[in-house]
Amino acid sequence: MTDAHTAGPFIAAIDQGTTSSRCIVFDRDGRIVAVDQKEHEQIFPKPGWVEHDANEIWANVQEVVAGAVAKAGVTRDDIKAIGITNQRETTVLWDKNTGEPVHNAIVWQDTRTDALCRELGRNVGQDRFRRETGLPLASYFSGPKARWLLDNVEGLRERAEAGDILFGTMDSWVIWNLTGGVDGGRHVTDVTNASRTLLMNLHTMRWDDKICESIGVPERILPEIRSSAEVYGEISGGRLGELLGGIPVASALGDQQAALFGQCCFSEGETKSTYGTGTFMVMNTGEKIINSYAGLLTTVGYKIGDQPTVYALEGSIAVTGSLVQWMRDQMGLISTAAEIETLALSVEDNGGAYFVPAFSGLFAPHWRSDARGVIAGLTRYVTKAHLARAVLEATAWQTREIADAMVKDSGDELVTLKVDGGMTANNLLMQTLADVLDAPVVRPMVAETTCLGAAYAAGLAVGFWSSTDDLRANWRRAAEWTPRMDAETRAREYKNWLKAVDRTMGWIDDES
Ligand SMILES: Nc1ncnc2c1ncn2[C@@H]1O[C@H](COP(=O)(O)OP(=O)(O)O)[C@@H](O)[C@H]1O
Ligand SMILES: O=P(O)(O)OC[C@H](O)CO
Repeated sequence: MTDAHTAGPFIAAIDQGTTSSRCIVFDRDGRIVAVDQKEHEQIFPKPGWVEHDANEIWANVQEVVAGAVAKAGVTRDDIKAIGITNQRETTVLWDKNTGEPVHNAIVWQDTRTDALCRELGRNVGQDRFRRETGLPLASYFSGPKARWLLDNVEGLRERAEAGDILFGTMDSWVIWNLTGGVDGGRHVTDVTNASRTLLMNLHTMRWDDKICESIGVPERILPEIRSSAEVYGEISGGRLGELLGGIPVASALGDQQAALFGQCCFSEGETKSTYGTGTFMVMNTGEKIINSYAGLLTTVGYKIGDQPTVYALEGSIAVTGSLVQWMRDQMGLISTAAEIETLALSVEDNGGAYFVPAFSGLFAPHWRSDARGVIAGLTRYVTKAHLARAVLEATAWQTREIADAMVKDSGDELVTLKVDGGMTANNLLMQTLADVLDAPVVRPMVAETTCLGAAYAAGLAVGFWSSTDDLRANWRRAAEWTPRMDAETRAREYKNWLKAVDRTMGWIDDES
């Protein structure tokens, strides 16, 4: 509900995430006025495959937008724009005449295109992809997922070549539907989402025709690439058209880039890390495209209207919060995620155990799909409490490996790390993070930085905020952790961690 502190007008933002969709209404100070959220089904048809029903997602998006607006008690005239942020890389193809998806969306965690990526690597070479797109050839990204659909859904390639099929990451799917769907929906994406497809050339910010051809994705199915903050169209048609028709749809950013924006990392070198199911550390590198030699991704940070593109380096970790979920759901060692902290605090240290959660291989900085999880250093002494410590330390050490890679690639020392996401509720983890990074870790008042970033970009596009200086004034520190670990302990523990990482490699061979 609105109160005396939250007089309108407002900006709304949709976060279409991996496990849920939510909508938040923000006021001019970047404060949350109302939230609505709904989970969607995770579909696992085979080991390593992960799918979402794009129709269910669109239905949930409509429901949470209507829900947040109702909770805020506002009308269409109070909302000046709506922005979108989304789980990245997840790929959907749909028929533009009917609006029906041709298959479930293939989710970013899905590994079905591993063999295809290896084949492309042999035929085309890894270097070309890295050089032109900033990304390693991996099943994580959208291009190979689209190719898989075109090869495996009967008759789809012919329909695509006839011009009946549209490709999208979830931003495109949501925007097309929001702006009218089959009745003139806008088929667009923004530069940050496009930079995760393996199909966009990072230097020209356009689809790279040679790369599209090598991956086997016809350019005519791809959306128009636009900036992250501009009016793409207006809400029209359907249930939301009746309720909110005419509101400008004015931003799109991949969720990690939106968090960078919501954390006000507007200057070169500023870095944020988001601790959720996985963890994603992103550093603003300004107008420089930094080629990574240390295993990071080069990606687009954001582009505001016709201002210059801001690039970023990213370290992606596939398994962090999901390891805590695994301890709870598969192992039954805790009954809530928060309990991991209580259990870990019941002992002084990890008892010599190191847990490397390479459940779906290792992402940054290793990019090894042949790695699998390992608990190293086990003796009879180790208890479940030591394992709880090892679980939390796994997140901290994976972050440290990425921070080291960022220093190598950018030449900038990590001065402070801004954090957000569900795991930042864990004080022991945040202290461990400051200890292993040997740098302060800070958390802002508004932890919903992803939605906030999308709201900020939409607000800038329609003149609700005039510049990023206005936004910086909204950033307020809620908590800070400073390093306490001595250098000798840090060095010994890091060495042990790296030995454990080494033992995960090469578990999957070609026969398996
Ligand atoms: N107190 C806690 N300690 C450790 N992990 C936690 C804690 N609370 C939540 N988590 C983990 O954080 C994740 C949820 O964070 P969230 O930011 O909502 O993730 P996402 O946006 O990826 O769905 C879950 O994986 C959960 O296990
Ligand atoms: O939806 P999240 O928060 O799990 O984020 C997923 C990332 O965008 C994947 O690249």
